[in-house]
Amino acid sequence: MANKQEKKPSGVARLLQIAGRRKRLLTLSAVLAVLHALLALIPYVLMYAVIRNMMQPVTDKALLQTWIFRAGIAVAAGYVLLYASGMASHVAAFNILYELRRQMAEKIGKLPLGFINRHNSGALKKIMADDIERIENFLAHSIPDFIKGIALPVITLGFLFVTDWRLALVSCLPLALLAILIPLMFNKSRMELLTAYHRSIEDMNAGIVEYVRAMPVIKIFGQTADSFSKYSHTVYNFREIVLRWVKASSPAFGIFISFVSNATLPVLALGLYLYFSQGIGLPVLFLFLILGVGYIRPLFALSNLGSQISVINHGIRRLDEILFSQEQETVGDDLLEDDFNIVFREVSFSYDERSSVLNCVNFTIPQGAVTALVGPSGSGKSTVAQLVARFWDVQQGAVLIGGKDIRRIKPENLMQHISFVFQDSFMFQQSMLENIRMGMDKTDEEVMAAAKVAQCHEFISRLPQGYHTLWGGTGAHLSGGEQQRIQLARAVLKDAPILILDEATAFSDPENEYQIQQAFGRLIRHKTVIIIAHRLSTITTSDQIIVMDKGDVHAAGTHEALLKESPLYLNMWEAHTRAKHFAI
Ligand SMILES: Nc1ncnc2c1ncn2[C@@H]1O[C@H](COP(=O)(O)OP(=O)(O)OP(=O)(O)O)[C@@H](O)[C@H]1O
Repeated sequence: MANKQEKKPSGVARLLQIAGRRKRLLTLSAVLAVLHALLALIPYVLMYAVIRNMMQPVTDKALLQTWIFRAGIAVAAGYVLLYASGMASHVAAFNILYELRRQMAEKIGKLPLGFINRHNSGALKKIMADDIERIENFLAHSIPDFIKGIALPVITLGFLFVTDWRLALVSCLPLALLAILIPLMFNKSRMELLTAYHRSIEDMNAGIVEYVRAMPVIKIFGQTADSFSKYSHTVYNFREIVLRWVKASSPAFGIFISFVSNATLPVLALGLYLYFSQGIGLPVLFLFLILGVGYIRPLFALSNLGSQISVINHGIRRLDEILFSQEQETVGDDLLEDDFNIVFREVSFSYDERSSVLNCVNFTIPQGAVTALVGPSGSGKSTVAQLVARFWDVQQGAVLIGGKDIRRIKPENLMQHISFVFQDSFMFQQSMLENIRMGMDKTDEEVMAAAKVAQCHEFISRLPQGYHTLWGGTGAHLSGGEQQRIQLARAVLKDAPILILDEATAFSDPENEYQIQQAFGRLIRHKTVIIIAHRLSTITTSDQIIVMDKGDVHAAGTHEALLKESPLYLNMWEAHTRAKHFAI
């Protein structure tokens, strides 16, 4: 039925769904692990037969040799199967991991920026790196271990029951104890504690990352790790939760461990009794003293099954939050190739749908002209610029390019027509060449020509490997102004008809600013340009200046007209010129 809510699988069931066709490899790994368990028992069975044979009045030496040889073969084959099981689970796990990371990266690329804004980069990194890594650990190690942990005891106990059911029953005592203790150890409140434990690890990780990132500020203000409350609080919280967990689980765990350490005693007592009173053979007694206790060890692999599954459930839930998020529409029209007039029609916008950032603003950014956005900090300039590139969708009104609502334009087509030079320079750990090319289909010569226009050529040529020098890490480091010129070179290379420059001279000293202005002059020719600049002297020649204030358009016009008509602009201009003189 169409209206019937389909129940989505969660946790391990969802993990197996994600595994898709790799499920077969995982099944193979499980089957091999069971076969390994079977083979692991064979040497003991053969040794049991050898001892029985040796206790006969006449020993068959040839038969003994054959059994010992077979036991050796079983051990070797067991190791081969163990290796093959591990290989199958690892190949499956790493392929699933690769697929998941690929899907996640692709998905994040299709999500509106608002999504990234709600999740900080640390949290996204944790999901894409750490949570996925835990899935690898679970698939490649835990699943084969759990299967062995069940198969080995089951097969061993089966054999022991066939040999002597009375001793086998006594050998089952640790299992019976486990059956009583497990529900006690993993009841609802313990599971909640376990979830709190995992959450506290996440919080502590985030606290540590923030502490390390904030180190320069912490040092300047003479702070210590204790006074950095987010860090100290998360570490304290982690300690409290671990203590609660240890206090809650140690009695049951202690009982189990002390019983298991003495598990030989009941088997020995009954074995000796049966040996003297019922005449069971010594080989049977030896067999139970070894296997009747030895089967318990693999069971320990199951002891953290609960916590492993809770970790996986948590990770899968977070992955699915991303994988099932609403993507930006990819359908729509293409932009007209000859009309790049931008119109804000009664646009209202808020990042959090509570506090308004733009209040029903109307203005036009004419094609082929330079429009500067100015205004006090927080007045909404960068927001306007980002709305043009549809980093966000407006809540009311519309942003139109060439008369078309940009929500009706294919996002990739919109992006092809816009270059954006950001306040922050995003550099990649790649060569300078690739940092400028940004995957565009351009030749090295075209990249270098763009670098020359953007005034980058000179400083790149001075680097040890020129354009092939890697950025960051052990490679080259560039000043803020140089990085911004790299951004300009990208924009020159892209040659899009709409150009948005957000605080492009933010990092500039006079020399850098001069260089950037030179680059601008060439870059903005014949384009529809939006410039956001705090240094008003850089935009006085703009065709239009829009003065923003508290999310409204306060005034619009040329520099000269605004000096006469807009008291706010006049104030800003006077403050700017005063600051310039002060600087001198
Ligand atoms: N990603 C965001 N999420 C939530 N609020 C935001 C976001 N970006 C900006 N804001 C808020 O929106 C308002 C307008 O910010 P915007 O960056 O557009 O102003 P601006 O005029 O460019 O400021 P500045 O000159 O300081 O860069 C501010 O109150 C700011 O705190």
